[in-house]
Amino acid sequence: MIKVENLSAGYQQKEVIHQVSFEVGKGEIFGILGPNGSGKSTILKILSGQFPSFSGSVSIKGKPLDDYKIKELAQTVAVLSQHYDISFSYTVKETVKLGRYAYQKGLFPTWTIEDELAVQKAIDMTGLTNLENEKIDLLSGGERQRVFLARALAQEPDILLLDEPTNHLDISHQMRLFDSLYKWVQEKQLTVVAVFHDLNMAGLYCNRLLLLDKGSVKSINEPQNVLEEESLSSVYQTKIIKKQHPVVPTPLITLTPAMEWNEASVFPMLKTVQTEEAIIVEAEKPLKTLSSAVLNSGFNWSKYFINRHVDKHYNCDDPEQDMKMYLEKIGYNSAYTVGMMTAAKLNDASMKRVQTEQFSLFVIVTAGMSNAVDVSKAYLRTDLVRTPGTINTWIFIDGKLSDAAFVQAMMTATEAKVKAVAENQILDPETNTIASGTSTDSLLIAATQTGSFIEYAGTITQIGKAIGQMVFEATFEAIKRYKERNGSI
Ligand SMILES: Nc1ncnc2c1ncn2[C@@H]1O[C@H](COP(=O)(O)OP(=O)(O)OP(=O)(O)O)[C@@H](O)[C@H]1O
Repeated sequence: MIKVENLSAGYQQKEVIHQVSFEVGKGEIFGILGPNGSGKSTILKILSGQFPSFSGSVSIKGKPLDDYKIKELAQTVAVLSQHYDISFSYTVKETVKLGRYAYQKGLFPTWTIEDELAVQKAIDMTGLTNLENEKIDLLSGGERQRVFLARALAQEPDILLLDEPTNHLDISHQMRLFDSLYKWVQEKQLTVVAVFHDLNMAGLYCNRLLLLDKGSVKSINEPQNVLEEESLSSVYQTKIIKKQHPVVPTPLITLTPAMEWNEASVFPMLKTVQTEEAIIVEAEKPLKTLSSAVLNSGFNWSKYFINRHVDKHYNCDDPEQDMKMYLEKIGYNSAYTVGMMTAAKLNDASMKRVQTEQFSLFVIVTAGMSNAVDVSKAYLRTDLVRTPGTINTWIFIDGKLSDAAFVQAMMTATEAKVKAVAENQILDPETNTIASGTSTDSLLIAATQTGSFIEYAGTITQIGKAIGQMVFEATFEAIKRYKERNGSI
């Protein structure tokens, strides 16, 4: 649809675009990224025919851009800029109708049924039906930007060029604008070339991205390839960290402030309070957590850790909400709290500490074994309702863990737990075989993210050995106490 070859361009003899080449296919959303002054808008101005190049070529639908007549180009390419001056008080519909200019013929243009249908369709798709008779100078910035999008779409172009179209919009209007556009692209095979400052919006909506560095192509590829930590950090001259979006398969780009983070070792940072109702650990500063807790599971930053004792008959439709209400009652900020529940007696908890030159480790385990399960035979169970019993394991680490180390720490801890259950000769009451845990076990890894970098936490790494030993000993001890209390020893 668009072919750009060896394009160079600039202002007053100063070249700002150097030998740029790319192609955009029909129905593609193509994003252009780059820091301020890298030449994004200049490329868009060239594509829309508003600005000449020094050398190279641009062709649209196989025809050189220079061969297009003004009206023909207006029927093919529409432009949506960041903002428009509004000097007349047009209504929404009147403004959208201006998009049909390229289709008007002769001195006394007529309004055809095609024109009307194109305008109505653009108004519908951009969600402006209720506003079509409003004056546009009375609309909010976001609504107005949708009107200009509708005007561009009413033009029924093959190609839409967008120069930071969501610049002044709040997040909901940004999403709505791109959602409407996305629908249009799907339905009409529209081709979109858009300039973005927001790398995440670009990642969410574009099929491919072009990253510009001082007027030259740094990379052209799919978002997962272009939104790379190293090239973005070098082009934008700032520390950029790439994660993955939690819901859709696109990258998520995050920034890190230059300030130094906390430095303390894990022990002085933690205050532990134990009552019959809850074990609470308070950290001075948020710790990075990975857990299967009732509240704030997955990765999180948390300052408070609560293992709440509930009655063995506890039954609640929404334990997460119930946990939030409980935290509010006892005065903890639920956004910063990892919350677990157990019917086990908290007095039976086992706590272990270890300190090495590289890291310090603090482990707490509570264990109730009334619902022990042999994972390898669980498929044989009929799963009768039982009293809740669970093993909750918390591991606090003073160290800077990679994501892989978080996951490996969970694996290492789980293996140690299974071994402790087995060595205690705990039986799955249904299959009568040695159990591996209970059906509702929960695990937390919490790290200060300061001090030594810990890349791996598998079973024979330094940290893995410590986790294995501490979790085994703590789980063994907690189960032993449970057995003593229940008279099985
Ligand atoms: N009218 C002009 N006259 C002279 N130089 C210009 C003109 N417009 C842009 N430039 C220069 O061309 C270079 C590229 O500008 P351009 O606007 O294309 O960058 P951009 O990537 O869109 O920047 P931004 O992110 O700030 O919008 C910059 O160095 C800019 O100063």
